Amino acid sequence: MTKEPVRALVLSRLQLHSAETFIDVGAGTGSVSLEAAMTWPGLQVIAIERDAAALALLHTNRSHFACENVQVIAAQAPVSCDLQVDAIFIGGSGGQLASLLHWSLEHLLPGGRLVMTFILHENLMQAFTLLGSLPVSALECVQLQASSMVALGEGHYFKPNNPTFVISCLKEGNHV
Ligand SMILES: C[S@@+](CC[C@H](N)C(=O)[O-])C[C@H]1O[C@@H](n2cnc3c(N)ncnc32)[C@H](O)[C@@H]1O
Repeated sequence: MTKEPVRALVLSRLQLHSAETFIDVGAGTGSVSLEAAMTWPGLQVIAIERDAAALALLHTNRSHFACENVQVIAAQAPVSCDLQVDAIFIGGSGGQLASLLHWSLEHLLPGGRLVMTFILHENLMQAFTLLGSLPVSALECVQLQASSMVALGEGHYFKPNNPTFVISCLKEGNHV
C-alpha cells in the first residue's frame, strides 16, 4: 500500500483539483484512487489492477467508502483505450515500465501530470533515464523516508520505513 506520507506528496503532485479524469496504474488496495475520489467527488477515477487478491480488496474498499466515481479495470497495464486524461499515477509497473511510460504520454493531455513511485533503485533509474529522452518538463525526483513513533518497552522510538522515490513530471504542451 502507498503509505500516507507518500500519498500526500503523490496527490499534491497530481494536482487533481483541476482534473476531470485520473488513472491509477497498479491501484492495489485503492488507497490513492479512493483518497482522490473522496477528496474530489466530481473526478472520474480509473483504477487498473492485475492481481486477483488486490482486486478483491480494491472492490471491498471501493464499496466501503462508497466511491462510485472509481471505475476498476481488472487487467495488466498498459491497456488499450482511447482516453485522454489529466493525470496518471503509476504505483506498480510489474516489468512494464518502459511501455507504461510511453502509454502514459499517449494518454495524457498536454500539460498533464505523470507521477510514479519506486522502492527499487533500478526502476527509479530506468524511469528517470527514459523520461529524460521523452517530451516531458518539470522532471523531479524526491526521496521520502517517513518514520512513525511506536512504543518500545517503556519508551518510544521512530520505526523507519523503506525510502520511497517519487518521480513527477508534466507532459509537454499547454493544457487546453
Ligand atoms: C505497491 S502495490 C500497490 C500500490 C497502491 N497504490 C496501493 O496503495 O495499494 C503495486 C500494485 O501494482 C500492481 N501491478 C503491478 N504491475 C501492474 C501492471 N502492469 N498492471 C496492473 N497492475 C499492476 C500489483 O499487482 C500491485 O497490486
